[in-house]
Amino acid sequence: MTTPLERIRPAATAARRVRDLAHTFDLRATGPWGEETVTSVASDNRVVSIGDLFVALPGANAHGARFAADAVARGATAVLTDDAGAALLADMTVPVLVADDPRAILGLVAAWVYGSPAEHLTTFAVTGTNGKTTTAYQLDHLLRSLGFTSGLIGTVEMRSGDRVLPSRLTTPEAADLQALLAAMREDGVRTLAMEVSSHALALHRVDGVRYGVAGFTNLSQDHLDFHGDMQSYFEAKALLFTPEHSRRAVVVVDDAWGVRMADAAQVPVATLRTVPDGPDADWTVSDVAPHGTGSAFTVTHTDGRTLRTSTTLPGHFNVANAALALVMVVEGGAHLEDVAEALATGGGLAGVVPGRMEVVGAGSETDPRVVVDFAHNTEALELALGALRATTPGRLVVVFGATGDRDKGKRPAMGAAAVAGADVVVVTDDDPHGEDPAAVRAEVLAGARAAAEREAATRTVEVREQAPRADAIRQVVAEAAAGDTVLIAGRGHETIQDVAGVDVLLDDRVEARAALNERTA
Ligand SMILES: CC(=O)N[C@H]1[C@@H](OP(=O)(O)OP(=O)(O)OC[C@H]2O[C@@H](n3ccc(=O)[nH]c3=O)[C@H](O)[C@@H]2O)O[C@H](CO)[C@@H](O)[C@@H]1O[C@H](C)C(=O)N[C@@H](C)C(=O)N[C@H](CCC(=O)O)C(=O)O
Ligand SMILES: Nc1ncnc2c1ncn2[C@@H]1O[C@H](COP(=O)(O)OP(=O)(O)OP(=O)(O)O)[C@@H](O)[C@H]1O
Repeated sequence: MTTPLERIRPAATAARRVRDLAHTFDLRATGPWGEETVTSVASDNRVVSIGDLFVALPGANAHGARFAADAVARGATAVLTDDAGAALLADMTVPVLVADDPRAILGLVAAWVYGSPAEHLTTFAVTGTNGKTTTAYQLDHLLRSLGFTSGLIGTVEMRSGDRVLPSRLTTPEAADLQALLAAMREDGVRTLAMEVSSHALALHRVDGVRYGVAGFTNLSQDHLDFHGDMQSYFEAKALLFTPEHSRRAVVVVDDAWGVRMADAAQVPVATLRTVPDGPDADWTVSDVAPHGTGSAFTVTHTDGRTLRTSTTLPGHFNVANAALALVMVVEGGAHLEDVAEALATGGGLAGVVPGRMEVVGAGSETDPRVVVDFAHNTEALELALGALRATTPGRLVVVFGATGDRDKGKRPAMGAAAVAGADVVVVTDDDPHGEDPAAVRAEVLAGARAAAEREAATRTVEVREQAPRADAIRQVVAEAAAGDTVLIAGRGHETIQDVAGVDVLLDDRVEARAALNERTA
């Protein structure tokens, strides 16, 4: 999805001398040299304002130095780049500072310019393949229930006080992140719940932030186009659990990667087990029972502290997300009694998470239940279907696709997972990006059809292909019966589909609601 390049920045910051910046970070300097100052930092010319340090980074598509002249025209008062960038800059009217690897110091530089804003907040970071957004929203909900003005940064949105913007990345680029943290300080925000992606850790986006508590959800195959293999993916995530990035950690040890993460962590760790069988842990979840649309559960520490509460979100994985949020807040210093009181008043962990197991139609005597979820990898799809199967008396129908230009290895596996979990599998498009959508569908379908054939002796699963996505959603919802559940998976809260560089307006929830209204009509 493409979202406008906008950012939340502080209204006022102190001026920092370029000379001091060069000295602090041991930067080489060229160009005019006087008493110039910077008040803020940007790494994209399109968001530069007066007084910015423009950091021109080398990239896969372009060198940021190509945009330095425009940045200066917009008011940048200094440029920081590498040797290759400096070679592209001629006749600059502002100081040009040079570092060997400007991306590696950008977070620290931006934190320096803004006066280390993260140090003025109580910060919670969540990483893992699945569950980051949900856990961050549960953290946000809990922190607000405790009376804090809480900021939020993640895949869906960025929020500082009353200022809210849709997100372009899960974790913003370093300069944008530090500007946002400085804005939070200005807006009187006290606590922060934030998602940290493996890309962000590998690309130094969160350098300069040391989180109070870092949480780990789980690890499964995803993003191998970027990381190469699971070990490198794991190592990128593990960077969050080093003293540079966190003070303490809460690690879910339900899977083997969690156990490894708890071992690898270089900060004090509290472990959390949310499944009945598994390794010993400091905190365990027990007595999970259906409760409204979600589950009630008990969290207990080995020292005897215990709390029973509930989440409104369906599926066991949402018990894990809610328990992780709760334990992170307690490990961050909140008293369990205060948390219990806040949860009792607020009806448990009742935070709505846009596009995550979001019930668009609850189902009725005439209509199917329709749920929109962000599951876009094999494990998430399995779990989402598993969670809905338990409460579906009729057929379970899934509509989904795989993303173009991303981790191709997961496509057949996602097809197979859909067949294992559903009765009707409709393969459609996700974000094709630059790839031929039909070719992406074919890879998912190959996995789905092979799995359906393997299962043919014991059960019949209908597998079909339909595109574009809006048509697939409309038809599936029109065809489904009362008692059925339709899961529309993969795009969650997203509202723009990237088809060959063209932004197509598409919101699964809007399409599903329209299809339900058409049934009624
Ligand atoms: C691998 C990766 O993350 N790349 C990011 C990186 O790209 P890049 O270094 O190749 O940059 P580039 O496009 O060549 O541009 C070079 C420099 O020139 C600047 N520029 C570029 C064009 C222009 O007109 N003006 C300008 O100033 C850019 O801001 C950049 O600093 O810097 C760009 C500018 O910020 C990002 O848009 C781009 O994210 C790409 C689009 C992306 O898709 N990233 C995804 C994979 C990502 O980071 N995902 C994770 C979440 C994953 C998950 O868990 O689901 C995330 O945290 O969002
Ligand atoms: N703890 C969990 N374990 C496994 N699957 C989960 C978990 N939590 C959520 N999911 C599934 O993964 C999907 C994505 O959830 P969520 O957006 O919270 O994760 P995320 O880590 O932020 O994902 P992404 O990095 O892709 O933005 C959900 O829609 C749900 O299907």
